[in-house]
Amino acid sequence: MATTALQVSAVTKTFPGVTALDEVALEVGAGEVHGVVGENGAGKSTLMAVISGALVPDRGTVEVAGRAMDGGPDLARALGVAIVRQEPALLPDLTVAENLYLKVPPAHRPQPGAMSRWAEGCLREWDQETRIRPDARVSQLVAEERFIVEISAALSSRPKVLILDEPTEHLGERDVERLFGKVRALARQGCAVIYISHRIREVRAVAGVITVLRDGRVRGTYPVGALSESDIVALIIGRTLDATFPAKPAPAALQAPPRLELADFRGAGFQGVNLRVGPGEVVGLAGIEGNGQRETLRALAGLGGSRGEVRVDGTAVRVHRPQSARKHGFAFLPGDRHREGVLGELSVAENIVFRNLGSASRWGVVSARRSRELVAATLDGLAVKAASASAPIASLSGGNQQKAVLGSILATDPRVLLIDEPTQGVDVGSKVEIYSYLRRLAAGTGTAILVVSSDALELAGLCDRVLVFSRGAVVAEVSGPELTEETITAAALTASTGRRQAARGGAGRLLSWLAGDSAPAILIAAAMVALGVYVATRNPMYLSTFNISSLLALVVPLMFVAMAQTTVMMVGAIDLSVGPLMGFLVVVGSFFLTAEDAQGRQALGWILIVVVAIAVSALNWALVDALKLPPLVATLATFFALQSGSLLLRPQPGGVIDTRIVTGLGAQIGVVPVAFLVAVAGAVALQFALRRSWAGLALRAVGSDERRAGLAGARAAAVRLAAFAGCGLLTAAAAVCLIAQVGSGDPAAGTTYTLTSISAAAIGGASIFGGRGSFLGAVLGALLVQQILGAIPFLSLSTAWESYLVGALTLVAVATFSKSRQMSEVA
Ligand SMILES: Nc1ncnc2c1ncn2[C@@H]1O[C@H](COP(=O)(O)OP(=O)(O)OP(=O)(O)O)[C@@H](O)[C@H]1O
Repeated sequence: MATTALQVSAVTKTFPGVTALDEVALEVGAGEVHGVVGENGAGKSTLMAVISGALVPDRGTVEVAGRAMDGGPDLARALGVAIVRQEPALLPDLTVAENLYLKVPPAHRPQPGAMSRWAEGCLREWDQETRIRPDARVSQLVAEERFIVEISAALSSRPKVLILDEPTEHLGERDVERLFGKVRALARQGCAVIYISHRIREVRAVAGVITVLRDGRVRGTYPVGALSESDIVALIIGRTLDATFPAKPAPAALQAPPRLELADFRGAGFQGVNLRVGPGEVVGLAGIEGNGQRETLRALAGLGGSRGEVRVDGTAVRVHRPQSARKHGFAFLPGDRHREGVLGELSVAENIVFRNLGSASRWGVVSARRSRELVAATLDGLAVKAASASAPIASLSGGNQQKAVLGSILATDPRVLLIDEPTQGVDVGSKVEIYSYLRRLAAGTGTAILVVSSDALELAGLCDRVLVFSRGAVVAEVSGPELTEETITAAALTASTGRRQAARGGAGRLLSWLAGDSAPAILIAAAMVALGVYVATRNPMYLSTFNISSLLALVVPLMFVAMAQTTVMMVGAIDLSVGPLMGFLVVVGSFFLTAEDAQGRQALGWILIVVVAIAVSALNWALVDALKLPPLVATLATFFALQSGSLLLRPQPGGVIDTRIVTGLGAQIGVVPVAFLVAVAGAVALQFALRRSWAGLALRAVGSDERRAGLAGARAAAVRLAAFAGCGLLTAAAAVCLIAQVGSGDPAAGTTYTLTSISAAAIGGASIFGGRGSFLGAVLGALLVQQILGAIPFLSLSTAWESYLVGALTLVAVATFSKSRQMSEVA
């Protein structure tokens, strides 16, 4: 054997109620492709998590190139371990380029400025004609593209040990071939590859050795050449299988009036689909990925708009929304299990009951007995392996999650069943059970079944007929003896010259632009010009030098505090205490910055302002990170504490600030206040750091998905501490500018800034869910808010309009950006 690249010795890992790995040993040589196979829940992904440092074993050791792996994911990455997970660990709010950058080890990262070109190179190394853009946001990618990004990241890491955990479940045939080519090339260069898949043919094609896991234990390691496909199946499930696919009914049995009819059915990505599916018939929709088959299925499920005629049992129905599709008897199993299938926070039982509220309820109330029976029947029906029905569904192995979701959908007793990738991640034994279950359902209840699958063998074995799509239209129909894997693949390949770009109309492009990072700034600028022109036509004094100069001076504290708020919003928090902190700092300053105070005392005042701001931020962080309080609650407590503190120190405004300080801070160049220029320069610098530095990336990564950011090397608690500290410092800057404006220790000076800072940050594009934001957007948002406040007197409106207009604008901004993001993600 070649030199050992990876040595796993006696590894044991338990979860509550489950021994996932039991004394597992595995040795992989440099240059070896080692298949790991086993039933769902056998422990494969857990073993890979241990090898890649994401999980610490209870006992046992892992050595990479002779070095003990005891330092978590960072050490694993540094030792050359790269992993492609069952669900790519990408950060949805970051771009493809930023994700690739974060995922490769620091030694292989380019200069941040060259990130986009480097990422383009990585993607082109995978496919010269790739359509994945480095600047696309990951949340806008379909599952197949997310896998390609994850695989490209692993390949670009120049790994010494490469782990591929079911990498091909979402890949088309060409990409599978491409992957195999890369794996073989890497192995030739001495990389050890672990390949996990339930597609035994693939494992046989690419691996030289296989290890079989069952119930967390190694059942044996064998040279692949010595085993046939059925030998491997027998080793995995502990018995032989007579047949993979159930018998199909004779065509005569399918002559009944159609259950589902489509006439000129069309929508984004498909057109002119005419189809009749009889009761109990199973029809496959095939084609190279992106040719309209999946879009047709999803449109029938009410996802994405559609037109044309849809009839169920002869009655015309509309399926414009998921709810209406469900009402007419359609049930849909989504292909993207992680995003659309499992409700990850809920238990296995809740996932099942939620989809079947009707049958689990009595008189509108969920019945415990009915729920129990429903859950038991669903789990038994597909032999789902779970520690208990009340376990979170996310703790199940991938294949068991798939079976639980499929079971919950089958329990809805549908008239038309729409299934996207019925057996993704499911082991060989369970596949056979699912196929026969579907056939029994079709024969027993007459359910019409439409199936999309990237596995042509599955379509050929399971379906009565298969329609082949190309460029959004049905170009061939295969049935009877002609229905084989080869004919489906040949029909798809000869009809399509390539994959179709998912059709995006004008509305799709607009949504995608609105969801991008530049939209807020451009929309705000447009709104400011429009408002300026409108007010100026009503009152020419609005454009006077004096007015412009005072607007620019007044807005500076809001600009700084909006940037402060953006910093914490980026990590998924909101800081309610910024306003009272500004007021408190003004009060503190008023004891040290008066004309009577000596210079030394004034210097102490400035230092105190910074120290207090940092101390308050550290307190907020400790409440959030150490005491695990939600940020809103933690900062609300600080809000009241600071406000009381200000009132205790200065029950009445007092302490007149030294005029030299007021004049110094109010200095102008022409009509423009110097403080304004400093704020703009600060925003530009911070924006640059946000986009071009590791710190900026880490900030957005932690806000986007803390766990995945951790896998990429970011320490969430430290990043949040930095965010709160940054927020404190920027709030201190805002307070300093405010001191110059109010000129005395007014305890109520800052209170209004809490809400206006949130408005300005949100208008500037910061997401209340974290992961996104822009410092330039925040200062522009602040300018727009201040412009509105300043315009009210010129329009002779009452001050109540301040609240109406800023409130409405915030609502419109948040709704536009979040809705467009949501919709462009689904598109
Ligand atoms: N975080 C967790 N909490 C509780 N149980 C877990 C957790 N992760 C895994 N398990 C359990 O450990 C066992 C092994 O799971 P694992 O995901 O390793 O299986 P697998 O072989 O990868 O299966 P599949 O082929 O379905 O992906 C399963 O019973 C699973 O429910």
